[in-house]
Amino acid sequence: TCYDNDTVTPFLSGSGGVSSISPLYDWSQINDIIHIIPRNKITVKRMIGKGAFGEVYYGLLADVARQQTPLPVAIKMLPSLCSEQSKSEFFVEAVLLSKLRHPNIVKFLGISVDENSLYLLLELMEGGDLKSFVRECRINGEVPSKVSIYDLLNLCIDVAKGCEYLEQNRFIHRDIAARNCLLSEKGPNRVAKIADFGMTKNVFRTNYYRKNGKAMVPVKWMPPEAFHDGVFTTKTDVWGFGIVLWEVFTLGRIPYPGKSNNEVMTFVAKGGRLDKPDQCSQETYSLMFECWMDKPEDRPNFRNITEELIQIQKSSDLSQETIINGKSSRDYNVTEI
Ligand SMILES: C[C@@H](Oc1cc(-c2cccc(S(C)(=O)=O)c2)cnc1N)c1cc(F)ccc1N1NC=CN1
Repeated sequence: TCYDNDTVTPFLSGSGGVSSISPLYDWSQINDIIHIIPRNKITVKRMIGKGAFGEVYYGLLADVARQQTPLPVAIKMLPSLCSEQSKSEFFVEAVLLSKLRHPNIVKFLGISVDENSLYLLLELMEGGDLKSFVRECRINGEVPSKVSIYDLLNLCIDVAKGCEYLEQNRFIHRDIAARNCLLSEKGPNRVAKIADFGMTKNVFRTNYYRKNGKAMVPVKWMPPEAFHDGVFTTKTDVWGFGIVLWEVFTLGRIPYPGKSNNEVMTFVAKGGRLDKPDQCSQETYSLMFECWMDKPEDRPNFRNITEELIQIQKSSDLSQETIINGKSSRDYNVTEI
């Protein structure tokens, strides 16, 4: 993640990998930048999930703003036996997150450090991740789709606004994908937010993309100039956002079905692109297609994208329901959308 100069500034080495100068702070200043939370205020409840970087738990944070009821939180845990690099990345992520304040960016609450583990506390997004949510919306027999086209566009507008904020503040996320977006709730008042910057940076810095590697790397969300030359700009995130649009309108399909990462690189480099999802309008498809223009400068910026999505949403009235495999949720004679 590239960010402004007063934080650590990674630079791209020739190989396309990123080697960054080690943070020049003496970490004792960290308290001014990041809220340090006493460990005894935190109650860990249950594991939410595991990632390459560590584990994530659901927990409770006591005494927030003199509230009686504790605040539900998500806790990213780093075991202390991890490498110095992981520790440094943990703090770099915390410094970065502490600078971001936007309704469509997951709130960072602070860190908690003790002799055997590092905690990074985030607001708990009870709707889980966006990819799982849209997959759950598929009409699978008895359970009809519970979202309308209008709702899907709302989710995309939320993510676009979060990306617009990053663009304005010269942050590059580098891993905009439906799996990295979260929902405040599953209900109709759901708000989508961008999250998990650390994973991007952590994984990216450990040579995120390995051309001949075996590890699963999300080539499918990257533009040619990123997977070929390791060049990342805000237009990298625009490409990734186009893929998020496709993921949302296919209700969570994996991009380029059946193609390996290497096949996708060849296919995309030759101008191949994803097809229009069945239930997405021509104008929504034109927008995602523009996000995949070969030349980064030909792609729209996030301000254009947000405005365009809001225009499209105005014309898609509430009645338009999600149609999967030619069946409308109306076929199940339900009125809910
Ligand atoms: C770090 C973690 O953050 C969170 C996850 C969930 C969350 C994610 C999934 C399910 C549930 S839930 C509804 O079962 O509480 C809550 C809720 N709030 C978070 N702040 C996260 C951020 C992302 F952007 C994407 C995935 C995850 N993780 N990490 C481990 C699992 N997901």
